[in-house]
Parts: sequence; C-alpha cells; structure tokens
Amino acid sequence: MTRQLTYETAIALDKQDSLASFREEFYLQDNQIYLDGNSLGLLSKRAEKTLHTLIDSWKTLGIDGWTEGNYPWFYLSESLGDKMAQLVGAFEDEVIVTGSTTTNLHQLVATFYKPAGKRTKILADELNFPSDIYALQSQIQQKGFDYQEHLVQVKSADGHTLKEEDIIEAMTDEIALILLPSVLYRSGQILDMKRLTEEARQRGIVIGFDLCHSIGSIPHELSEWGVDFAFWCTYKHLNGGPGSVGSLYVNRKHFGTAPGLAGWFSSKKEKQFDMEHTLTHAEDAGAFQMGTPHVLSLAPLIGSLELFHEAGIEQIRQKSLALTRFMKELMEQELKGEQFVFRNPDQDDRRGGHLYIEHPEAARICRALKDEGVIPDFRTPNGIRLAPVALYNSFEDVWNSVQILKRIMKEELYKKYENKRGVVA
Ligand SMILES: Cc1ncc(COP(=O)(O)O)c(C=O)c1O
Ligand SMILES: Nc1ccccc1C(=O)C[C@H](N)C(=O)O
Repeated sequence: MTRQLTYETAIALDKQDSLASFREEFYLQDNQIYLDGNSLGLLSKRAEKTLHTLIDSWKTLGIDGWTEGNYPWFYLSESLGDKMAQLVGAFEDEVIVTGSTTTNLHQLVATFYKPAGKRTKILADELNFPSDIYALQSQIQQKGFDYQEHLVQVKSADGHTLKEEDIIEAMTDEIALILLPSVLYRSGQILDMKRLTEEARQRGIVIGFDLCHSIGSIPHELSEWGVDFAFWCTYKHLNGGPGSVGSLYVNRKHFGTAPGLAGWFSSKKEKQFDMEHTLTHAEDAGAFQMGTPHVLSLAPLIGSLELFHEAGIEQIRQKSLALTRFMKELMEQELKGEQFVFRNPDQDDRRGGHLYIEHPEAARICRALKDEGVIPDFRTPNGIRLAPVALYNSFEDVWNSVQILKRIMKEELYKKYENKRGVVA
C-alpha cells in the first residue's frame, strides 16, 4: 500500500534533512518557490562574495591580478578544475574550467573526431539538446562530409527515453566517435555511462558525454569508467550564474594529444609568455583551453564549489532522489484524475535531478504557476520541468508547490492565460 502523504510528512522529512542548513546560503525570494535550478541555479552568498573578491582584485591590482591576490586569474581555470574533478570522478589534471558547453563540444570533437577508412561517422541520439546536434553537424561539415549521412542519431521508441541496447547496436564499424547526454534534458533519464563506455571501448570507438544535466546533481566516475571526454555547463545545478564558464574533462590516456582548436591558453603555463609561434601545448586537460578566461564569469564558481565540497555529492544525490520521489508520489496522490503524464523513468538509478511532466495545457499551467509564485520551466510542446534542488529546496517547498498546482487545476486558473510559451521558458 502506498503511504498517505501529508504536510506533516514533508515537515518530518525536512527535520531529518542533513543538508537543510545549506538553504541559508542562498538568495531565495519571499513568497516564491524556485524549481528551475535545472536551467539556472540560484545565487549563493559565497558565490556573490567571490565575485566581489575578484572585482576587488581588478580594482586594486590591475594587471597584477593575473598573478597576485587571493585567486590569481592566470591559474583559476586550473585551480577550479582541481576542485571540479571530484564532482565527475576524475583526476585533478583531467579537468579544466573553460569555455562553454557548446565551445567545449567543438573543441573536443575537433580533437577526437578523426575519420579514417571506414570509420567516418558520429553516433548521437535524437533527443539531445539542439546545440549539441548543430555543433556535431558543423563538425562533420568541417571534415568535408555530409551530415545527413554521417550523423547517426539513435531513435527513441517512446519519444522520451533511450535504450542502451539500441545505442550499442548502432556502434558499428562505421562509427568514429560517440556523443551522448548523461541525463536527458527533457525526460531526466540517466544513461548508463559505464556500460556504454565499456561497449564503445571494446569496439575501439571514442566516447564522450554532455554532463549539463547531471553535474552537481549526481556523482560520476569518469576516470574509472574510462570515458574519453566530457563537458558541461556550470549555471544549472552548480549555481555559477548566467553564462558562467563551462568545463571539460579529458581522460589521462589522451594526455599529450594536441588540441583540435588551439590558442595561446592551450600552452604549457611556463611557456605561454615566451610568445613563440610554435605552440608547446599543455600535456593535460589545460591543452584544450583557447583564449583568455572569462575571469568574472569564473569568479562565482569559487564560492559555489565550496558548498558542493561541504555538502558532498553523495548526500546531494540522496536528498535529490528523496525530493523527486516525494514530489512524484505527492502529485500522483493530489492530482488524481488530471491529465498529467510523468515521463521520467521511475527507478532511482535512472532518474536525474528533475521531473518532466506532460499536460496538453502545459504552457499556460506554467504561466499560472509563475503568477502563483512557483517557478517551473516549460519545454515545447507540452512539457513542464520541475527541479526540487537539494541545496536550497525543502520537502515543504514540494508540498506547497503541489498544493498550488492542485488549486490551479481545480479552479482552472490556467484558463486565464493563452496556451503559448514565453521567450525563454
Ligand atoms: C544538454 C545541453 N547541451 C548544451 C547546452 C547549451 O549550452 P551553452 O549554451 O552553454 O553552450 C545546454 C543548455 O543550454 C544543454 O542543456
Ligand atoms: N543556457 C540557457 C540560456 C537561456 C535560457 C535557458 C538556458 C538553458 O540552459 C536551457 C537548458 N539547457 C535546457 O535544458 O533547457
């Protein structure tokens, strides 16, 4: 028998929550329940502080800020990479904080996509975020191929999830490189990265993952699994701020590989200011940087990553699972008879940090939610994404947001709006 969930259940869960105190670290707005940390995480006081520290180093040190002050800018991408490594299960020198998701994808595919003989194609899937697909199409064109033929996109049987068996079956001897998401941005499905990497390795295919929707929400073991490369953004679960600098990982077995897209920040640090016209690139993940780091967009990450180290990614994952489980069960209990369809896989080891629910009136339900103080995001044509985030959401938030949704449905408050999306969500 399923348990009857009440307000008291939520309060009891909050009482047992060992991460509850982290909520105080964030700027939460009064009368608002923010459930969109899977798209843009909230500002923490630590992140704000380190941003101010770096503005101050610019103010007081000028050019010397590159090598002096609390966080010398010249080494920030490397030092943040060391801290980030734990979140992806990598060695410190395998990770660098640089670029953006899309530019890092370009860099890594330009580096590791080496079509030769029969192996000329890239394997991806039909559910990935569009930017990745556009980037892959253009990388294929850069090599002089037609992407209609050279980009193989594994199909989804249900339009929401992928089957590892289908991906493995598509790993033919024509595939040179595989790129997949760790967690699907819509349905929140976690792909079995360990298994897929093993299968790719057996076939001699390079494999990489886009970790945008898993970083800071689930643990990874990239080095142990032998993943060749990965990249991710830092503005969702990592709360680095709009446009914060992304990150990439390259497995140690590829150290010494020249970057496909070089620039002077690809240099060995000690050689960079020799200003030679022959690049001596770094031997580690640092080689995949290109130009000057966006220092002010790195700054909030210094403070934000501290919080992840204090909380621990395993604890974050446990709370996140409990939050999404509670939210799903509560919606099933409270919204019986409504036309909501859950698209997340139900098992814990398959469910990422957000829920994805479909409803024919999704666009205007999202509008109504926002006006009632609950911040979701909408994904066209009829999807609502809800992310109760471990570091700043509570079980009480989940209770309250589901009650608000229940009222919106019962009183048909959504009918006041047009069923059309806004510009962003
Ligand atoms: C899975 C995935 N890939 C790529 C992107 C694009 O990232 P960016 O615009 O930071 O390059 C996003 C989100 O914007 C994403 O969710
Ligand atoms: N970078 C953005 C800029 C503006 C608005 C949204 C985004 C997102 O990140 C969307 C996200 N990737 C998604 O999974 O829908």
